[in-house]
Amino acid sequence: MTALTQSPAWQNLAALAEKIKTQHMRDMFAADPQRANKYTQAACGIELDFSKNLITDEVMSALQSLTTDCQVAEKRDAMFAGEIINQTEQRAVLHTALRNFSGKPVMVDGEDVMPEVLACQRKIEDFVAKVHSAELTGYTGKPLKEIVAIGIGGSFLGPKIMSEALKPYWFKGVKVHYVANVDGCHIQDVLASVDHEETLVVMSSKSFGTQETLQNTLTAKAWFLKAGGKQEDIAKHFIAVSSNIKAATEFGMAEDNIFPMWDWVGGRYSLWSAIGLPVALTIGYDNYRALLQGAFEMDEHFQTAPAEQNLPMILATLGVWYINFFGAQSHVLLPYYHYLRGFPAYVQQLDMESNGKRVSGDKTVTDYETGPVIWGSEGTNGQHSFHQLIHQGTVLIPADFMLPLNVPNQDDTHHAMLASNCFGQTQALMQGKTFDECSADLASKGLSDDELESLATHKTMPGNKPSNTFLFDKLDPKTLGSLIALYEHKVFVQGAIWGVNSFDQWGVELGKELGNQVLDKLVNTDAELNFDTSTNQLIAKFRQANS
Ligand SMILES: O=P(O)(O)OC[C@H]1O[C@](O)(CO)[C@@H](O)[C@@H]1O
Repeated sequence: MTALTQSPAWQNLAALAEKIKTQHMRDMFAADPQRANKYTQAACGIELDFSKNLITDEVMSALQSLTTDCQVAEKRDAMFAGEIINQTEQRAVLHTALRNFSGKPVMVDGEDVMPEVLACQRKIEDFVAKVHSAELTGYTGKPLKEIVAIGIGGSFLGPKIMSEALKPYWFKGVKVHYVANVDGCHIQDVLASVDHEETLVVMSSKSFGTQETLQNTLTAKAWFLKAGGKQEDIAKHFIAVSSNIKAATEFGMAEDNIFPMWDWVGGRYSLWSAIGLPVALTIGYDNYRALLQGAFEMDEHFQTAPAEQNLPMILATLGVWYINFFGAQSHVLLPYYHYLRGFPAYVQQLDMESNGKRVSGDKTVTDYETGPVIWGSEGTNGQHSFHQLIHQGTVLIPADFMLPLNVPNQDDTHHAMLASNCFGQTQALMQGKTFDECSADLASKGLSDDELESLATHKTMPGNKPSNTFLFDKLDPKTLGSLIALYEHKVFVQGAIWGVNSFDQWGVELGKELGNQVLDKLVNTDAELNFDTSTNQLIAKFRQANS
């Protein structure tokens, strides 16, 4: 056994889990009229009702003891202080510096990084103002109305969902198109829909070495030149966000049009850096700043709120509760807000790339589960498909429901229906429907005893399924910033409890390496095939189809 699973806090939680498995949330609500109030906490415009969880005060306090034993607060402070917490890559982890409005320095290797961060923010502000006012134009003098943002992973998912979620705040006259996949269909579709004279390509790649992003940018460049642009016009239409300035200038970007990134910002945490430039172009700099401000406020909350009120700590420990003591293997995110539909895909990378790990500390292989599968989609669509399994299937899937109470320009009837579905789902998951309730329903419809028993068995729903409900007054830029930072910190706390390095991604790197070796064999069709027989066979079939 590892030190974690042997620890008194862990053992205590294991015993509490066995005890609580014999109880039902319905009874917990009936026994305590204050339950909803007691298990609701709010911060930064986000209210979290976590009362529909399999918890008691004893459980919550045991979960807090686990965070104390795992030194979560100390690890958090080390992150904010710029210590090298990403041990396998020997890097500090300081996306929080990118939204640091405290006026205090943030030191990395003895140097304050804030002057550089603020200079980059001023550069973004200036650039956005110039594009929006048409002071910067394309090579024929037309305003730059179409932004084609090329990036993948963290250089794509975060900015994309920020732009999507903030549709009510879009700057009129500019449209952003995000492209990630190396599948040529996507970039071709986007390029076919825009006028090259009005297009600004923002190439976002921290490394400037990611295959998909490089290839899509090359395709866009070829398209631009074919459409009439000249090599010397490239600088007006192509800019980059990268920490690899040398590679970006070699590609043809003007040095002035390269926005910096730093080693101490991980890809999936980079949306707060200039990787967010397409977002600033979509919503304007003031709204973009409000996003950063919202994240900063969540950082402050995470660092200062007591554990029992600390939203990231609460969310993270509830996750650990179900993963490690109830065998939950996935967690579903259900935004009841169309513009937030991309949020599950964003959290998927954040959580699964961060905590999809199996080694704790130096080199101990864990004997406990770590990061869950994250999935989900917008409500109410999922209700007519996968919710069935959450209600009556045999696996436990904790759920996060989220709903803005006000939506700009929303039809009241639609919004009330949306909210009623959201609340009704959490209620149904919690209370279920007993065999007796189902029987009574069926008896009132005149079914015989035999028919009734069989059908009532099928219709019985155990309930006792955990969910969190997030409410926001409205999903404005500041609240969105806080929401994203909340999930970042949740992932951090879970990683700290499990003792994994949440900031590397060696599995992803292996995929890139092997993909490149295979590409070599696809392109050099005479090259000997020396992989396993299955891979060799697949490559041979591709070669044959494309010969
Ligand atoms: O910004 P880059 O260097 O192109 O990397 C893109 C993405 O690739 C990854 O390294 C993994 O594929 C992510 O962490 C990152 O967000």
